[in-house]
Amino acid sequence: MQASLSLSCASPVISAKSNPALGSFSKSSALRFCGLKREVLGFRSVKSVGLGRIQRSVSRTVTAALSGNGSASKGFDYDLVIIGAGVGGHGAALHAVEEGLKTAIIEGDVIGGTCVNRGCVPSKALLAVSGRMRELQSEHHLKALGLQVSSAGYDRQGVADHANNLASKIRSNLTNSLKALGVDILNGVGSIVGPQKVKYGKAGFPETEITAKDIIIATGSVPFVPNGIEVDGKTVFTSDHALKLEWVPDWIAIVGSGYIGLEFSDVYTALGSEVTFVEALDQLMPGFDPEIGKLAQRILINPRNVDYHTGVFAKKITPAKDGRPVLIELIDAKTKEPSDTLEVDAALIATGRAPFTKGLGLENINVVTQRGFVPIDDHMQVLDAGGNRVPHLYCIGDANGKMMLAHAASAQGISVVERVCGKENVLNHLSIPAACFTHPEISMVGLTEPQAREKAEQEGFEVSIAKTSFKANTKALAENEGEGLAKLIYRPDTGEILGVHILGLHAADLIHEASNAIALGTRIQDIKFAVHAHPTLSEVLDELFKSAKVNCAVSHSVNEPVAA
Ligand SMILES: Cc1cc2nc3c(=O)[nH]c(=O)nc-3n(C[C@H](O)[C@H](O)[C@H](O)COP(=O)(O)OP(=O)(O)OC[C@H]3O[C@@H](n4cnc5c(N)ncnc54)[C@H](O)[C@@H]3O)c2cc1C
Ligand SMILES: NC(=O)c1ccc[n+]([C@@H]2O[C@H](COP(=O)([O-])OP(=O)(O)OC[C@H]3O[C@@H](n4cnc5c(N)ncnc54)[C@H](O)[C@@H]3O)[C@@H](O)[C@H]2O)c1
Repeated sequence: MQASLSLSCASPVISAKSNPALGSFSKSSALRFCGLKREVLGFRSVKSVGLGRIQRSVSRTVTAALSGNGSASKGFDYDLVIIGAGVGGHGAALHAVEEGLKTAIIEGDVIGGTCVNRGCVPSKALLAVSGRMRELQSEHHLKALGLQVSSAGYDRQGVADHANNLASKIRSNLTNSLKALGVDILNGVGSIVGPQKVKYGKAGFPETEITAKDIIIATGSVPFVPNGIEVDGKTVFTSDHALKLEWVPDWIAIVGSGYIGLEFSDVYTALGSEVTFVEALDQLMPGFDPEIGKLAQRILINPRNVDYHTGVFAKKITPAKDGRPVLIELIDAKTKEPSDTLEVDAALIATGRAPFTKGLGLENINVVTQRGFVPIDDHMQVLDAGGNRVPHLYCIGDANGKMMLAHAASAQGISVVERVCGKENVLNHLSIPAACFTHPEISMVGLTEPQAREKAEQEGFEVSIAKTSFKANTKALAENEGEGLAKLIYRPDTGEILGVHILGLHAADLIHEASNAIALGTRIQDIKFAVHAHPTLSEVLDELFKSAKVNCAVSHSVNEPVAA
């Protein structure tokens, strides 16, 4: 029990082990003490918080024995009510209880939302399989390592079960962590009745009205399907269906080459499908840094069983029926003239996500959504139709559309709770990393090169670029995975890191050295003196920072002795 407290405090100074006095603290005061000490010790307020919270939730159930859902502020049922128990709502709820707020979370479906049930978690289980399949199928790769494997195969239902079981396990971890902390889980669909007032209930049952000092909307998103596309869930489907892996089509068209399209292309090609991308913009992976996108095309697209049509819209898609294949009618994205017709076995629609904000009662507080997204300010506080802040109302995660990533939703939730508790906190979204879990992976933080150059022109500064290759890295070569690149975009006059983009083995893990540096304001002239273990992939970033040419004086606090 005590060990868990020291884990959540993350400071040796105040670990329960080294401070037996903590044993006599009340549950919530011990956790408040934890928060207080963080500030006393000079930790910055939370700028980016990882989704490790989900993984840590099991240990938190132990920690929870020390905590409790406090009593509400006078005149309210709760200090905080969160609508939606996805990863955003979950992250906010855990932090709120840590801060001593009496907290309730309303969920209309199952705990965990998109990420746990229909997103990050099951997709990463499928990608874990595709990575291994890819490796076992690559004769060239195995031979280079001196390995002999007769043949690689898979059991589709076994792979599907792996994804489903993982989602169930993480869902139950999340649910247990909320219960153990004493968060009130209110089942039903929630909506806003008026200022600081929410109602919830299940269809056919009377609704319950509750009051809360502060309210967070965390209702997430659903797949966006453009007009003209008929989804039958069998031959034309979204990621919601694809994650169940009910079958593996011989030929599948993937409409949209963003995160979902790319990750599923990795899965399907490893399992033997032929993939055809349909992308509206002129190049594949238009959201990535263009140089990384080009390299990704060379590594992830060209050598695989993948072809593509760019600059075209899927205007009409008709599911397979009566022995006829799926029919995809393409039009030129600019001229809108018909350009081609595809006949395939299946189509995955991966054209983005739409906010899930209908029926939330926003009209009761004069809030008008923008394409369904809830308008917010820098503190995730909701703005009304006149652009004014709505007191005590916040929106986090996919529903505000600022950054549709699980860890961003969670970090926004924590940031809001900090504000609600009276602590100044602005989440630096440019420090939030993103990753695409293909093989090899792609990761990024901050600006792309064109974005950085545009900003530089507006603000009048120079931009420099540094690059390192995985080919020069011992660990990557030992793994026979030397294909990859890391790219640093920075200001040579100040050493500020503007963006880092990585394509290569374990890029999703490597990015955090850069994202933490941005979050903490660390400059290149400082981080380049940090020492990395040899031989590790992290030396790719070490080389990257060392190869940058910064023109300002060294201020390497990193090597200064730390006062005892
Ligand atoms: C296939 C796929 C893979 C992904 N992979 C990754 C990844 O690897 N990494 C990553 O960072 N992100 C990934 N994402 C994105 C990530 O899933 C989302 O950014 C994240 O789930 C958003 O969290 P949220 O809490 O805002 O919303 P959600 O997770 O969507 O949760 C919202 C919750 O609110 C509930 N709800 C909605 N309305 C109401 C209401 N009125 N009353 C009560 N409850 C309500 C819903 O039932 C749901 O449980 C992926 C998404 C998809 C689709
Ligand atoms: N690893 C991860 O972090 C991860 C994985 C999956 C999803 N996600 C999140 O889920 C969200 C949705 O992912 P996504 O891949 O669906 O969206 P996306 O926005 O990443 O990509 C959608 C793509 O579809 C194209 N498109 C849109 N309409 C089209 C049409 N009619 N015809 C052809 N092309 C069209 C767009 O140009 C774009 O390239 C993303 O915001 C992402 O942040 C994250």
